[in-house]
Order: sequence, then structure tokens, then C-alpha cells
Amino acid sequence: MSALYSIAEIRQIEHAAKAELPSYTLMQRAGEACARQALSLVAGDDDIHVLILAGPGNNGGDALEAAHYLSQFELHVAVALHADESKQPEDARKALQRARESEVEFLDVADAAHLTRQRWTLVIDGLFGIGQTRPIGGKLRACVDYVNTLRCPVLAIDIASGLSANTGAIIGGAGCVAVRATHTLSFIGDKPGMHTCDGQDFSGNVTVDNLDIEEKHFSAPRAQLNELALFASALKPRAGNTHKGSYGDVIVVGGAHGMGGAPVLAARMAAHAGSGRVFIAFVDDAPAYDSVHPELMMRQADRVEFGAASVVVGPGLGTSRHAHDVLTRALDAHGPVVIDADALNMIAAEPGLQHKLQNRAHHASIITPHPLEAARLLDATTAEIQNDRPQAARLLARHFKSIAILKGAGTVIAFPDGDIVINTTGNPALSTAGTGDVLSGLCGALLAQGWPATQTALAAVWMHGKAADQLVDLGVGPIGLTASEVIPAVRTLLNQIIRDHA
Ligand SMILES: NC(=O)C1=CN([C@@H]2O[C@H](COP(=O)(O)OP(=O)(O)OC[C@H]3O[C@@H](n4cnc5c(N)ncnc54)[C@H](OP(=O)(O)O)[C@@H]3O)[C@@H](O)[C@H]2O)[C@@H](O)CC1
Ligand SMILES: [K+]
Repeated sequence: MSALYSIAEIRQIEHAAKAELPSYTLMQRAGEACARQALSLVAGDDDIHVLILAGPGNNGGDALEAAHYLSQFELHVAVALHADESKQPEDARKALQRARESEVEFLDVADAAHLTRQRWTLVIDGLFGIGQTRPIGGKLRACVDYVNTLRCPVLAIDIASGLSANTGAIIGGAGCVAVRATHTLSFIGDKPGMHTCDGQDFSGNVTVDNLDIEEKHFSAPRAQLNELALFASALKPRAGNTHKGSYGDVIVVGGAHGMGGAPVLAARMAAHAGSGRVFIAFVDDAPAYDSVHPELMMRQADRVEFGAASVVVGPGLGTSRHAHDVLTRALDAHGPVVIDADALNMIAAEPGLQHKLQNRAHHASIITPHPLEAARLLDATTAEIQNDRPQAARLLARHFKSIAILKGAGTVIAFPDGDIVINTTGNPALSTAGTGDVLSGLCGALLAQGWPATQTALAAVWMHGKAADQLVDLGVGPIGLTASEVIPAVRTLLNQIIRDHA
């Protein structure tokens, strides 16, 4: 399991471990681990110049300790220090003393000419870690801007300075800065902020060193990274003696005038992910058939009985009276329901529909908002949602008694009990119309085949992203990937993982 720990949880683990260790032990381990990774990053280079940014707290202490270790090798180490020595924590002060006694050059962090005169082989960012409380400003901002222009590797200690370890948002929001690291060496445990929102862009390649802290100090995590092992129990090869009725029905509800493509994409995905029969219930006039996939069955929404089918409601639904009526019936249905797009917008606007969703608790419900839809559901702004995606997803799941899939970079899947899983697959090729419809269709198909809702949400998000990653590897994207192309790639992937892991 790839556990993710909040800042508060990391502090607790650190506190418990420090109580049983001689002082300064953890910082020495952190500094040494950082120095080792730094050496591996510059291996093979000659005339090596390492710039180490060291801030006022223990993150700066780790950096100074790393400077001391590195100074013992054949390389030039320069430290740009930003700290008031009289206010440094005890361990960091000790690390500063050790660095001062080593072959380390100290630079003035405010002196741009000093920083820029050298061609750096590597930058180590130890300005701020999990103790950063406010945006990076003043002379430090200029320093961060300079580092972000460099082409050399940038190794962040614990977390890229300026990035929130809890949320992955840049501290201070729009207009504020963070170090854009190529590598992050994180201590004690992995953190949600490195995997969602701006986290991936600013953390680069993440490795975790637990500083040899004993297992007993680690609490059960409330967050983890998505991986195949989390849904492998639902991967089952097909039995021979089966028929289309064995694999369930999906009914996609949507398709108002001018938006007929959205439910078609969801339905095509449902068929390609193994649902026995797939219907599209159009709120406006239904076409006779899909000429590319005539196996899909077209119906008028007002004449459809949902029964125990898996219902995907929302793609291209619109917000007409007609759409509202069919959504009301879908929320009353006894099968699993996946709710997306305009269905979410209507729920956001009407308490009566919210109650219906909350009262479905004994039937599976998955909601799949993007940040704007999430903002409407939580009566917030999109910026507020993006500023704390893990918390927003938790609120959605708890409030609507549903599994919430908050889409975007580092999709967050939240459960009503407060646990979250952050997805690791996917890329900006998916930032295009229709990919959300494909995701909802995929959820619907797995539910129709009897998958539990938890594994459905995890697998659908993971496969959707992974299929897009595989397509990008083949040159189909990131620019110009279409939602339709994701569909057969997901089918191939699903068959492959069932073959390899079931
Ligand atoms: N203790 C240990 O054994 C271990 C510690 N470890 C390491 O410690 C790190 C956490 O250390 P930390 O708690 O000292 O916080 P850190 O991130 O260094 O910053 C706090 C300082 O920054 C200041 N400050 C904040 N924002 C600012 C701003 N915008 N501009 C200017 N100043 C600002 C803030 O000032 P204040 O808010 O108090 O006024 C305070 O002085 C952790 O990430 C890991 O690297 C690990 O190695 C494990 C072992
Ligand atoms: K840092």
C-alpha cells in the first residue's frame, strides 16, 4: 500500500520517533539521505557546483546537514542561507554550525549576482518543508524565480518549497510561487500534496525515505495512492456458461438537443467495458441507432423503466423540466447510479434532489464532478475546491453519502467514511471534451457486471488514466487525443489486467 500522510500525521510520527532517539538523529539521517540522492544526480559530471537553498526551520537544517556531507566529496558546495540564527530550531542551529565548519561557501540569498554568476550542476531546495505557513515573498521569491529558470536538476527536500504538503496547491494561491523540482526526496512518509493539483508538476520524481523510523510509530493512513492491488479482487475471468444477461444492463440517460454525443460516448464505453446490454435514454428525440455501434439501443427517456440496471445519468442531459423528471426517477431507482455533468448541476441547485441522493445510501451512488461541478455542489468557488482537493472530495462523499470522484490532475476518490485515494495515472491528453463521459460509462459498465462500487471507482479512474498514458506513449497525444480513442484502449487494458491478475 502506498500510504499518504497529512502534515499533522507526519508531525505525530516524528514526535513519537524523536522521543525514543538521541536528539539530532533524524536530521542527520535526513541530511545524509539527501546527500546520497544528490550524489546520484550529479554522478558522471565533472566540475560539479551544487547550490543549496537553506531556510529558517528544520527543512533548512536538513539542507545544511546535506551540505556538510556533500562537502566531503570532490565537488563545490555553496549554501544560500535565509535564516535568523537566533530563531533557528536547535537541530537546525547545530546543522548550521557543522556546515560552517565544513568546506562550504556561504552566499547571500538576496544577492542575485552572487547566485547567478555560477553554472549550477544541481540545486537542492531546503527553504521550507511542512512548516511553511505563508507565501514565499520578497527576496526569496526572486531566488525561487531564478531557480525555476535553470535547466539543471532541482532536488526538493521533503516537499518543493511553496507547495502545500496537504493539498498540492501553491501556498497563497494564484500569483504565488513554488520551486519547480525535478526530484523530491520526502521524509517519513509520502504526502497527498505531491500527487494532486500542482503537486505532480512541482514535485517531479518522488522518492520517500522513512528515516528508519520504527513501524509502530506509523498510524493507519486515511489516504493512499491508487494502484491495481486495491481493485484486483474484482478482476474475474468470464465463466464459459454465460450469456448477455450475465453481464448486466447499462442505461445512459442524457442527450438533450445539441448534446447527443455525450451519452453516445458513455454508452460506447459501457459496451466496450463488457456490459451485456447498453441503452441510451434520450431526453429529447432519440436517433434510430448509432451507425458506428448499432448494438447500442436507443430509447426515449420518459418511456424507460430503470429496474435494477446500472444507470449513468448526466451526459449531455441539460437542465430542462424533462431532464429534471428523469433525474428524479433515476435517483429513485434501485440499481447502482453514476451521476455526472448536468445531473450534478441540477442536484446542486435543488435540495429535494440532494435529499434523494443522500437517501440512496443503501444503493451504490458514484458522483463524478469536475472542480466547477464540485464547487456548485459545495456552494464554493472553483478556486476554493482546487485549493484543497482532498478536503473537497471528502466533503462531497460525506455530504452526499456517495463515492465522490473529484476529477482533475491527481483525481481524488473519496468515500463517505472520510478515506481518500489519489490516482496516479492519466495526463493532460485527457483535458478534452468527452473524456468525462467515457469515465462515467466505464463506471456504469463495471457496476452492471456486479463490481462493488469501491473497486469500480478505483478501477475506472485508474484504467481511464492508464489507457491515456499508453496512448501518449504511442504518440496518440497528449495533443489531439480524442475521447473516442480512449474507449478501445480501455477495453484492451481491462482484458489484459484480467488476464494477468485475475
Ligand atoms: N525535526 C526533525 O527532527 C525533522 C524535521 N524534518 C524536516 O523539518 C521540516 C519541518 O521543519 P519546520 O517545522 O521547522 O518547518 P520548515 O518547513 O522548515 O519552515 C518553518 C520555518 O519557516 C518560516 N516560514 C514559514 N513560511 C515562511 C515564509 N513564507 N517566508 C518566510 N519564512 C517562513 C517559519 O516561520 P514562522 O511561521 O514560525 O514565523 C519557520 O521559521 C520538514 O519538512 C523536514 O524537512 C525531517 O527531516 C524529519 C526530522
Ligand atoms: K523544500
